[in-house]
Amino acid sequence: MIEISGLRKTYRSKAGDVVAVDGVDLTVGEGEVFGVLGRSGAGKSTLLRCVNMLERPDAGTVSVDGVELTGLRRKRLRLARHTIGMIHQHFALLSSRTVAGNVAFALEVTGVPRAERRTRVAELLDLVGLTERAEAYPAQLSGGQKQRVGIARALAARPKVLLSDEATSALDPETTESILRLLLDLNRRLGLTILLITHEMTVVKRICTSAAVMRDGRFVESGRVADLLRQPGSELARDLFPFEAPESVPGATVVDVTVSGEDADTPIIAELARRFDTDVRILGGTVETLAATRAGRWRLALPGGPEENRDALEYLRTLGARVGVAS
Ligand SMILES: Nc1ncnc2c1ncn2[C@@H]1O[C@H](COP(=O)(O)OP(=O)(O)OP(=O)(O)O)[C@@H](O)[C@H]1O
Repeated sequence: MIEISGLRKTYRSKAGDVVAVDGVDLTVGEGEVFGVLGRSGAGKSTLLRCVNMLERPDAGTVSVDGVELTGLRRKRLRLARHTIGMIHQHFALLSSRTVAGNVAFALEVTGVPRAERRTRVAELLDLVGLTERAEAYPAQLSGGQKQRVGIARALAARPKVLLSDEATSALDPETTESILRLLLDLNRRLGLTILLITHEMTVVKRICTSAAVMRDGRFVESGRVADLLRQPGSELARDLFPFEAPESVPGATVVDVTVSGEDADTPIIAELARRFDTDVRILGGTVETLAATRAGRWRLALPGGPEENRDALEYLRTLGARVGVAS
């Protein structure tokens, strides 16, 4: 649904050039929820804004729903943008218009006739659970309700793709959860493809099927969340499952074990103790239900050195666990 290849964007200013996106390739399949994680300044917003050409890239190509956007002239681009909705961290609502008026505005600019607008606004408000607040003004709404208006407005032209620019960053955890639930519901009910940028791990855990970690304009990791979790040294695995645990134990081999999918339900630690008659100790760990999979990560201490534990470590690998010797 979204195909990005060799994308590059440099901002030029008197203070010097800033390479915000430095050669990004990205494929987001239809119906996928793809999250781009990264610290402030990593280039996430620029990347997202290049997808709907709010920023013109210097190099590379961007296709959405089979249409190559980089080469389009203004009029064709305006039409192509109807397949792409966008929501923002600070909602970007018109304060002088009611909730219904904000949603209607998106239909006005795309030339939808008045009578049709009214029905569509009602449909959209129902979709995001805001029917009761149709006549309220943005100042009378909570943050979560404002974001629901933003989502309804973004979906007005029935886009196939929704871009989300830190949509939950200004919300408290409970409201974040309800907005993420709504996005997941829209993804499933409408088959909406979602590309989101965030610095919040919760967002990735709750709704993303795939993710990328961005740093200095590049993707340093990218793929399906379940696969990334099994990648040795994955930053994403570490950040999704943070835990406090010693990195070494005298006289023991300390291993990090990550499992996902069906393997997450295998009683790995009990099996290990039984088969190898080892007094395995759990130093730390966590099990989580992610959007597309269940996954667990543990740090274990096996008595003896790595050589003595070779068979046990091999056994863990055959169980589908990603095994890394912590130190
Ligand atoms: N309009 C601009 N002019 C000049 N430099 C810019 C402009 N927009 C962004 N930058 C720079 O480009 C780099 C990437 O910024 P970008 O906003 O894309 O990152 P980000 O990961 O989205 O960060 P944040 O979460 O803080 O928005 C930063 O160094 C930023 O200062």
